[in-house]
Amino acid sequence: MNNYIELKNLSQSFKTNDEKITLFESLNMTIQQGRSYAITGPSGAGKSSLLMLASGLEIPSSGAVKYVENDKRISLDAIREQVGFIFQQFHLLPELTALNNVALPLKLRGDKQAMRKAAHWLEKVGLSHRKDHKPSQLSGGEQQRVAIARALVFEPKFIFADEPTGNLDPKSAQEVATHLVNCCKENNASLIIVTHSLELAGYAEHVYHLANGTLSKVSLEQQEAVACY
Ligand SMILES: Nc1ncnc2c1ncn2[C@@H]1O[C@H](COP(=O)(O)OP(=O)(O)OP(=O)(O)O)[C@@H](O)[C@H]1O
Repeated sequence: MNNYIELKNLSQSFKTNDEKITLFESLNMTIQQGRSYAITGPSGAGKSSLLMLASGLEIPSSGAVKYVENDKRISLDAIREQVGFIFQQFHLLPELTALNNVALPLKLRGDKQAMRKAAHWLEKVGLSHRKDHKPSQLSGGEQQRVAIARALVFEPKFIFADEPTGNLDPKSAQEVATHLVNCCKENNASLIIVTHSLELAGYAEHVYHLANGTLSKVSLEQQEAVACY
């Protein structure tokens, strides 16, 4: 099994009324299923934009995003089934319980096992005892753990997480990071995290820094010295 996303010679720029903003040019990166990646870098460097391109939610100005399954190239439509997202804002539906929030993506696909699978994933993120609670009755960290369960419930091959701990206190951030990394690993899903937090980035096997249009690989030692803000 060899599944990966390859970003090849990727460039992204935007034209506004009076200027052209170039985020990066000729950027290359390969995301292997089952591996974890963090992308750090200063605000405005283009980290979220890179995530949008890799996940197929946006189209690059030039270059290619290749999705490969068992060494064969697959379409953007096919990869959409294999991708899950986690955002800084948890985006849970306020009127639904934790269990129904997690079950919803499966119910929408007509999965008869939706409730059983949702309960299983809530257990994985340590929230079985909160399954009947609505988001307003949960802490920020608990809400994000529900969002992790919801992203993983249909067992995607790639999870994209944009500042998943950005709204959380240090203790909740640590719990969320641990659940996120462990759940992805157990499920052999790739995890791609965009973050300003060097601590969160430290959970990933591969750390990259995006600044001034250039994406560079960062060693663990170098991470200490990288200024993210
Ligand atoms: N559709 C668009 N049109 C014009 N400019 C855009 C568009 N999308 C993003 N940008 C600009 O690209 C730049 C990079 O945005 P992006 O959100 O990718 O940065 P980031 O590194 O994730 O920043 P942060 O860490 O603050 O979230 C910003 O200046 C943003 O305004």
